[in-house]
Amino acid sequence: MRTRIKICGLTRVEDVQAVVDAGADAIGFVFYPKSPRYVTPGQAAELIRAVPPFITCTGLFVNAMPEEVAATCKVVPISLIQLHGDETVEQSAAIAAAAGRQFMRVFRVKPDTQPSDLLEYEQLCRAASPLFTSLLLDTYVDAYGGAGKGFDWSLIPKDLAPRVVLSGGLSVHNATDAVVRVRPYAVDISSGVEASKGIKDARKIADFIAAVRAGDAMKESEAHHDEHPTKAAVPR
Ligand SMILES: O=C(O)c1ccccc1NCC(=O)[C@H](O)[C@H](O)COP(=O)(O)O
Repeated sequence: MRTRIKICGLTRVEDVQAVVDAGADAIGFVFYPKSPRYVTPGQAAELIRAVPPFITCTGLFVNAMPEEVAATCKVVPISLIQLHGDETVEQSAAIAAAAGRQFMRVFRVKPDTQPSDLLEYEQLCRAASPLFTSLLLDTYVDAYGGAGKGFDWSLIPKDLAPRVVLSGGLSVHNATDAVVRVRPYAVDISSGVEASKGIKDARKIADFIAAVRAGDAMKESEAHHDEHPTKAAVPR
């Protein structure tokens, strides 16, 4: 299964074009005013005009009121919302219902997070709303996200990994390893493909996507080997 790729924090049409040209599956617009990647709903609506079909446009919110998210979704044709703040599971469900959109719920991983915490949280989200799609696992930082900081991937349960979006401090340097070791449904990145905050770098985007694809190729090769192990040499 090909690892899906989301590039987050786009602010310029040339960066949208670079992400589309590089073959990403999703793009993210940050509607959190304190972020250096913040765009207004009007700006995002203009940027989305450069997005062809079959690419998921995601709107990212931090502790926004349901009516604010709903109003943004009326102006910007985003198909998925990402709730990245301190919203409770119930508040997340209410926001998604008000917006009439599916949502990714972010779990911000702390040093003392346990594997069971992730499994239990996913179950809570799934029980709370039919609009829940997946957890996005990011590193707990004061700025809520977009900090370029990673977390310990070994705490991600193997049976959860195929349903999560892995985020937090990814780059061309660790993308292949992340895909092969964690085997997430998708990866998400912001800082690691930037020239500066909010300004993406087309070469870094292309190199990151190539590194993810290299990880996919290694997974395929391992799966093939497992299906067709080389016959052990029979001693003569
Ligand atoms: O990108 C931001 O500025 C941001 C601000 C506040 C909350 C979330 C934010 N980004 C959310 C994302 O989905 C980022 O891609 C994710 O946090 C990973 O960022 P990075 O570690 O820089 O790749």
